[in-house]
Amino acid sequence: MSLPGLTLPGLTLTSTPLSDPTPTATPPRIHDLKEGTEYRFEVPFTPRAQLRLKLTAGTAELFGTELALKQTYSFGAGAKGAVYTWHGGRLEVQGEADEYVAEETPMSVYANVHFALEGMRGKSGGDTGPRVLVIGPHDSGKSSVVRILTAYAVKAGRLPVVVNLDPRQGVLSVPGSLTATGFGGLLDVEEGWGCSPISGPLGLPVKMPLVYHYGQASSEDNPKYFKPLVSRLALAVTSRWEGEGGGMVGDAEAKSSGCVIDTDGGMSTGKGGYENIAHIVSEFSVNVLLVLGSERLYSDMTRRFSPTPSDSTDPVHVIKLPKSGGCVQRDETYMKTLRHHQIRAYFFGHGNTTLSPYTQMVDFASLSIFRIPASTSTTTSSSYDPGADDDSDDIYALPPSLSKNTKPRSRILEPVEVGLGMQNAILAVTTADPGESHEAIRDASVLGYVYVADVDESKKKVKLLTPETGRVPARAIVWGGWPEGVGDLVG
Ligand SMILES: Nc1ncnc2c1ncn2[C@@H]1O[C@H](COP(=O)(O)OP(=O)(O)OP(=O)(O)O)[C@@H](O)[C@H]1O
Repeated sequence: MSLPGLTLPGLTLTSTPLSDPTPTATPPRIHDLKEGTEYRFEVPFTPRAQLRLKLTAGTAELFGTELALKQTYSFGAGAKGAVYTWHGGRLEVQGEADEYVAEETPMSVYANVHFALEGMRGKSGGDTGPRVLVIGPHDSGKSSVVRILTAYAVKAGRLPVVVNLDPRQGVLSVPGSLTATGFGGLLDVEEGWGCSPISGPLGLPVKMPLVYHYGQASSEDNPKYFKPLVSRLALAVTSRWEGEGGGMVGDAEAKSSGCVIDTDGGMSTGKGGYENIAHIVSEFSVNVLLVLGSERLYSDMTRRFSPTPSDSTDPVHVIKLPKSGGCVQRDETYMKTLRHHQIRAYFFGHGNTTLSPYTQMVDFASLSIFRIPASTSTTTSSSYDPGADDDSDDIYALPPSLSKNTKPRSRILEPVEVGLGMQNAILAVTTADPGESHEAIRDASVLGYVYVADVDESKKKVKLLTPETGRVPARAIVWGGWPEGVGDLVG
């Protein structure tokens, strides 16, 4: 199955092997892993830090994806993960890392969940497979469980869709985006979700994510913007499953494989978050709710979704899962560095693949930029008047063409001109025409992202970094304001 998504044409992708920075003089450390144990590692965030792993005997997997025997895998600065073995294996390890072998892991529970989901898929025979929502506090292992369940489903020959509703971490896209991606091939051991067209040619099949731009750190920050995007993603996924718009090969298989939905930790911590959970359950017709790392959340969810006698035949199964002892708390400094890494990788590639982004000077007037306000929750559509906007900020002046004739119908978005406040920002180039309604612009998928490298207010020009040569399409461009201060990508 494939989904529409990042369709930047004619990408200039080149592959240049990087030199190997790991000192090979030090002999490798050998870990003989007993069956049912896992080797956990954290690579420090020091320049050029790299950990190299090689399975020399037995079998092992990283978050559900099997390691090939005698192949060396490299993990860069900041990488955290675990190599689990069902039957025992020998690992050769080189490079600096905080590491240990754990004997207690919840992998057998996660595997049982996979088998239960397979049972539901087996039964579906033309019907929709399980729609699985994974919730839990920050760093409770949600993304890891999503990755494990996806890897196992792919290994079983399924075509699951992974929906990422955690804006803190992009899946095949930059942070701040929400995505849906059909998986049919192996996941990348080193990079996790593999590569999208903008991430360069690797040995693995390219994935085409459907991308929407949210531009906030948490689903809680702007629920009125978040919820419609969830609805758009749900509609896109289900209509593809139904073969609408062309009946693609593999859609029936994708439909019976179902989807796995990842969420941000903020959603699991309170009332507003619970409303978002209820919205996702309703839009995706979720029938399996996996709760990680919180008794309170599990209890609240069981109460909220416990089936009543009048319920339909497809109730929500709420299942509590143990959090892995390997889950690592990641502080804001780490997350910021991770975001920077993901955004750099979007433009410049990662690992052994380098991309060729392009910088160009563009007139302010040629860009139609719309800013997502921090929250749309307090303003009604009828009360919005850009001229009398209490929240308006001087650096976001309206472009003359928009201030005279076009009166936005609501405060879903605010038309803005480029200003110094946009320096180092990530902007989403959408598929929408700038003249369309704000609802249509919000609901439009993303063609690709550009980075604001420099703003020259005196000349009214902006220097943009784009993943591709050619003019920036004359489309509505959305700025969410987050991730903030991405740092200098081109200096
Ligand atoms: N078994 C494990 N061994 C080592 N590291 C692990 C293990 N499980 C998870 N981690 C690491 O712990 C961190 C947190 O895990 P993960 O991203 O899955 O949590 P999350 O609940 O999705 O977090 P968030 O809500 O912040 O997105 C990640 O860096 C992940 O690689």
